[in-house]
Amino acid sequence: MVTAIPSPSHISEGAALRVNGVSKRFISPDRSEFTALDNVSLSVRPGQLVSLVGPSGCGKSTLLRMIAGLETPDSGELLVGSEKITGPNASRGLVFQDPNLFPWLTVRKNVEAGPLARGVRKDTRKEVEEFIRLVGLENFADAFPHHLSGGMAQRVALARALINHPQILLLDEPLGALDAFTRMRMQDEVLRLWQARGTTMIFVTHDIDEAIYMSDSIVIMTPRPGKIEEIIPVELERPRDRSSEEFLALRARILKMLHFAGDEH
Ligand SMILES: Nc1ncnc2c1ncn2[C@@H]1O[C@H](COP(=O)(O)OP(=O)(O)OP(=O)(O)O)[C@@H](O)[C@H]1O
Repeated sequence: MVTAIPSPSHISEGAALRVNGVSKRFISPDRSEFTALDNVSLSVRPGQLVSLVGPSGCGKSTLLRMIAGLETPDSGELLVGSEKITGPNASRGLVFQDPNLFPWLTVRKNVEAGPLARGVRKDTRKEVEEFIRLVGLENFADAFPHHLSGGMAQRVALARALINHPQILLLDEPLGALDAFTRMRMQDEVLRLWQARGTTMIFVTHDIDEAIYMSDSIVIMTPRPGKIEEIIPVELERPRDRSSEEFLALRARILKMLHFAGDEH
C-alpha cells in the first residue's frame, strides 16, 4: 500500500497545451497515402488530466507522438504555453505500456539515469531518493528490474519521467499490460502523482472505465480519417465511484458514441 508522502521539493507547474488544426498523412504498406489525423484541435488547461479514447488506428499515438515532438504535423501547429513544439524536449515526458527499464541497472540507477545523461549533477542523489519515495519504492531502490512486479516497474517508469520535472506528461496505454487489480491500484497511483505534482497529463487508453475514473475530460476519437468526435468533460466528484449511476450513464453514453454499445469486446 502506498501511503501519502511529502511531495518532492520542486513541484512542477503543468503547462497549457494547444493543438491547432493538426493534420498528418502517412503512406500505407500498399503505398497509398492516407490521413491519420484530420484537422485536429484541442486545448488543455495547465494541470488538467485528459484522456484520448478511440478505436485502434484513430491516431491517438500519432497525436501523442506529435505532442512529444517525435512526429511533425503536415499542417497546423502545436503549442506548449506560447511556445511552438518543434521537437522532443525534457519538459514533455513520455511513459509507454512497456516501462523500458535498463535491466542491468537498479531502480535507483534507472531513476538517476535521465538527470545524469542530461548533465544534471547538483542535488541529483537527494532528488532520486525523493522520487523513489514518491512512487513508494524506497524498499526496492537497490532491486533490479527482473525482481519487480509489472506495477512496480511502471512506478519506476513514472519516477523516471517525473524526475525531469515535465510540464506535460504523455502516457501511452501505461497500464495496458497490467492485470485488472494492479491496474486499478495504479490508476489511483497515477492520480496521486498527478495531484501531488500538478503536471498536465495526456493519457491514451482503450479502457473507457479508466478514462472516466481518471480524467477531467475525455477526447473521443474516430478513425479513417482520425479526428476528434467529441470532447466530454467529466464532472464527477473524486475519488470516483465506478458503480455510481452517473459513472455508468457516462460509460453507456461513450460506448454508444463509439458504436460499441452492447459489445463488451
Ligand atoms: N510512421 C507511420 N507510417 C505509416 N503509417 C503509420 C505510421 N504511424 C502510424 N501509422 C498509421 O496511422 C494510423 C494511426 O496510428 P496510431 O498508432 O496513431 O493509432 P492509435 O489510435 O494509437 O492505434 P492503437 O490504439 O492501435 O495504438 C494507423 O493506421 C497506423 O497504422
